[in-house]
Amino acid sequence: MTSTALSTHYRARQVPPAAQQPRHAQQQHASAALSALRIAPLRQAAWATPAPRFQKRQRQRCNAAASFTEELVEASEFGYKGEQAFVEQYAMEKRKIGKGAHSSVYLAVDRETGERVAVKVMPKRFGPDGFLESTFACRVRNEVDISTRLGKSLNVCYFHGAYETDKAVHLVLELLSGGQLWDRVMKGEYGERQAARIMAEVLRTVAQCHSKDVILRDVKPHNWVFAAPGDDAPLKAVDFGISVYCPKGEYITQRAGTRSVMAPEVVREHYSHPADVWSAGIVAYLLLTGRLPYPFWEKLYVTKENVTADEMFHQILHAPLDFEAPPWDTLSTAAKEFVQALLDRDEVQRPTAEQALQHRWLMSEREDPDVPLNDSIVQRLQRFGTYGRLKQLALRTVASHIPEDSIILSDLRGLFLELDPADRGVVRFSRLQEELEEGNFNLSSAETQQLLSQMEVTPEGDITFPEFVASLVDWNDVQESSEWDSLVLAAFEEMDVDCSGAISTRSLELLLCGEDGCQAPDDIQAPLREARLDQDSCIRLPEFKQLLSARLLDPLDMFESRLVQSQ
Ligand SMILES: Nc1ncnc2c1ncn2[C@@H]1O[C@H](COP(=O)(O)OP(=O)(O)OP(=O)(O)O)[C@@H](O)[C@H]1O
Repeated sequence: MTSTALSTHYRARQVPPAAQQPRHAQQQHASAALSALRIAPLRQAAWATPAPRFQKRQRQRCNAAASFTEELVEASEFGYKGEQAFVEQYAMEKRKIGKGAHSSVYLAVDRETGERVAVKVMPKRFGPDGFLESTFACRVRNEVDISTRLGKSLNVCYFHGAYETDKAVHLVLELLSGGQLWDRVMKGEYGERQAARIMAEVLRTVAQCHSKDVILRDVKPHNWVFAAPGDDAPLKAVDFGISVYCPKGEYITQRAGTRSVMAPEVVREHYSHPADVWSAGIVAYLLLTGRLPYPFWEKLYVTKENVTADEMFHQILHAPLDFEAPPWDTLSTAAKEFVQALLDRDEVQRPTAEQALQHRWLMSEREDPDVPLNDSIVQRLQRFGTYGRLKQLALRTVASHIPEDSIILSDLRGLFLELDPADRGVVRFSRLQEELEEGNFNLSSAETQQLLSQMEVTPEGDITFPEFVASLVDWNDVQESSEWDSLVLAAFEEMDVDCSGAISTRSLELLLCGEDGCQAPDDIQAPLREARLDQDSCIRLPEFKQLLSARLLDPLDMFESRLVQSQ
């Protein structure tokens, strides 16, 4: 292992030996069970998005879920980059590597870098009026918006970009070659320790989504795919088609998702973030036992009787959950406690995803919250990545106004100097890349590129100190400092390029895309949507302040550190 500047304060995580659990016979039935219980795609899509005439009512309950669709009323395009841009960048291969209800997934190669990627092709669906069907439009837009933001986390499939032709939308994704979590569950490979690792990764994704007020609504083993075939390969979330934006305190009132993992409050059609935690509890139950916790499991797959949707819903609401039958007698008390906590029918008592991550069963899988700066660089880059483009831009501008000798930056200045021993005032991009690839982090080169791609690099290939600060500093510390208000004002004035007293759309275009302007309309619309800002108007100081003051400090242990274990 190369010893590098970032490894100076390396502290190893101790992982106890894996506890092996017996394979359970009922696992064989599980795949069929989940597929059979899945809501028919058309119905699911209809549930996922309100029909236009209901939009107003739904909007009062959960604003943005409806507003995505409204923007696309009477549209036949999403405003993504066009076919030519796609063909110039990627060479599609004929081989289909996946198929879903709404898409086919193909292999492609990035012509510039040679990197292999997955391209999810979703044929456009039009209504009789010739415009995009609203459920389809909402699904695609949700998936693109959420993937753009959360794809910067190592727990989520990286999203390279969206393109469209007249007939289809092409989503370019990180190629995940290890197969669905579901396939491995079926092989019965999961002992308790492995199940705990998987659950920590699933819950991290859920916590990251909830921190952005996104409810996943489809937490199930089919939606997590391994990056590579090995046992320890990272697990990444895919498919955000029915995820929905819902600020805390608001509720969704339409059922959506897959019945077998559906929370009781989803059945009752009044739910919010805790519903995903219940579904994560069902995933944990499946990983540990190979079956679902309801009696309808037996009826459907042992005695092979018909089970109606109403019966399933009744059991989800009322049936005692089985924590007695084997293999529960051989599982640890901590595992049982963990799953029982997640499967609490009272969603107020149920832990949040963030709290569940602190459970003792996941202790050895948890990242140390007090990791030294050097070791937390991968977590910090992910956290900055999930802030969204507009907020990143604003934070970069704020960072450029923090005095270099500010006490808040003392740790970062030390790290910067380690990477810039000649004291040139900049760090070479390649030096940082080397630190991530050859240091104490377990990252593929594609992941390193993904993490670093969000950093702005000078034409000379350098990273300046303000850029370094923007992506790595604890923004909460800056926000709590006495300089915060003046820093925000200075950044606002700098971003008001045309001195109009507000950040106009033209200023934003210049800042986001440069003099040549944006390549596609969505390049500017998406950051505005991300920040929940009006598409047409400019950003005034109070909105700018609000954008910056919204939650800045997700705990670092919500992100994987990827520190390699001690030898
Ligand atoms: N990035 C990827 N790399 C490799 N395979 C992928 C990738 N994304 C998706 N797949 C494969 O393609 C399948 C379909 O993808 P996905 O679930 O995203 O499509 P979908 O049409 O939204 O599905 P559905 O609506 O049925 O859930 C997945 O089950 C997976 O096997």
